[in-house]
Amino acid sequence: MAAATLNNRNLAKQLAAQEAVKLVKNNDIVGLGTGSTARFALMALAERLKEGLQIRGVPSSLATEAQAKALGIPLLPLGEVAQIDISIDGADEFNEELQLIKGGGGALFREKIVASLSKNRVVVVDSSKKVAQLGAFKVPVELVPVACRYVLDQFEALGGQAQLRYKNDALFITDNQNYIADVDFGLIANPEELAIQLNQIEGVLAHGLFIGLATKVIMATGEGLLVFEQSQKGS
Ligand SMILES: O=C(CO)[C@H](O)[C@H](O)COP(=O)(O)O
Repeated sequence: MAAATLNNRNLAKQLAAQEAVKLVKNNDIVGLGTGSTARFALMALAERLKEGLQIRGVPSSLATEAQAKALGIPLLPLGEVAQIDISIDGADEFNEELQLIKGGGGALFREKIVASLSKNRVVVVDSSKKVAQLGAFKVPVELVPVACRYVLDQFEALGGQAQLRYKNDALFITDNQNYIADVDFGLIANPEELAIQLNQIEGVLAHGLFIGLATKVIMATGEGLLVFEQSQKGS
């Protein structure tokens, strides 16, 4: 994509992604995130491959797999990888504890596996994603269809208002053949506690609260880059 055609927000996403890709080293196994910001990282990685960098990527969705293949990025299947050196992914919200909400693109389960396998988990965002408290963005939850009614009732019991996600007038189906519910819990006072509660619901495959799954957030603003790291307020 030519820089001249990018709006400010996309430029910020691209800047953050390019900065993250500088952290990739030769022979790394790289977790490839999903979404528009992660896609800029794929493009920056493809540029580095042309310069001689050797890596293998692990895609976090079928969409990312297709994009990476089109860019000539060598891939390993997620299910066969024991460890990932560095992953680069976007987020829908993050706070200063580097807790995230992810899953706007519906790839949260595989993104969580990629992040869990990764030694370095780098999140790339524009400044619209930074919040004081998580929860303005509804929490995406991937659920197994046969458990749908039960799971939606459990969200309600936890104080959440859930809506099943639709795309083009049909229920959104994930890469794993499941549904996504977008659950409004209001501003979330205790994300760790809610994450545990959601994990305990039978029929939930994964939820979009990513706790302890980011080591660094690279955020591009109009003024430049801000880097947030674990136990650090920003630099
Ligand atoms: O979690 C995700 C997909 O499931 C994305 O990382 C998240 O939605 C951010 O997307 P974008 O970079 O397009 O704003």
